[in-house]
Amino acid sequence: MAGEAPELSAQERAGRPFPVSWDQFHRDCRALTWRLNEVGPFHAVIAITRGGLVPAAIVARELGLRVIDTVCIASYDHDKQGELQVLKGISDQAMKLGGGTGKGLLIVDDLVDTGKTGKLVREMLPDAHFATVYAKPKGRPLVDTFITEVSQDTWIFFPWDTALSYHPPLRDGAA
Ligand SMILES: O=P(O)(O)OC[C@H]1O[C@H](OP(=O)(O)OP(=O)(O)O)[C@H](O)[C@@H]1O
Ligand SMILES: O=c1[nH]c(=O)c2nc[nH]c2[nH]1
Ligand SMILES: [Mg+2]
Repeated sequence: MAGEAPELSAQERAGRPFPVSWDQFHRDCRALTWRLNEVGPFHAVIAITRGGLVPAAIVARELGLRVIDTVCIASYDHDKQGELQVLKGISDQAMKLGGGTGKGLLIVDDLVDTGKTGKLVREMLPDAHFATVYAKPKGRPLVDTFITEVSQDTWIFFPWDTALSYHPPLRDGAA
């Protein structure tokens, strides 16, 4: 409607950028694994795609786990959150490994923000252990293990979503 302010994306609302390099992400995933090693053993990893695929590979490698399943959920179109869509559920085989409730299964995602995605997967696997690399305060209560908490007004930029580019000097008005 004319005169109405344009809707801000989640990223615009967040405002504060938190860029993460591949090196930093790898280090944070390893740190997460140190913690998870105290909690396991786990039968299998359930990666929440797509962001959970990268940490799931690193965590599974470190924990010596070879069974990895996915739950495929779309929520953000780039940086706007819409209705959650479950595009693929957890396989029957993985469900069986978790005794139907997720006991002994490790759910992995890159982050929790509002917690909507995590809540949905927790409902599917109430007894699973839920780990993320990063957590914002709203989603944090849903997570069993995470490494770094960032404020709710932060937008995390992952290395697979970004590329190196020119940044103007501060004196030319760069933020
Ligand atoms: O706590 P929430 O507010 O639900 O947000 C967290 C979810 O959002 C992102 O996924 P996204 O839906 O962008 O899909 P992607 O993993 O395929 O990038 C991220 O990877 C988490 O899964
Ligand atoms: O790349 C991302 N960074 C974030 O901070 C975020 N929050 C939800 N979904 C997200 N995706
Ligand atoms: Mg995701």
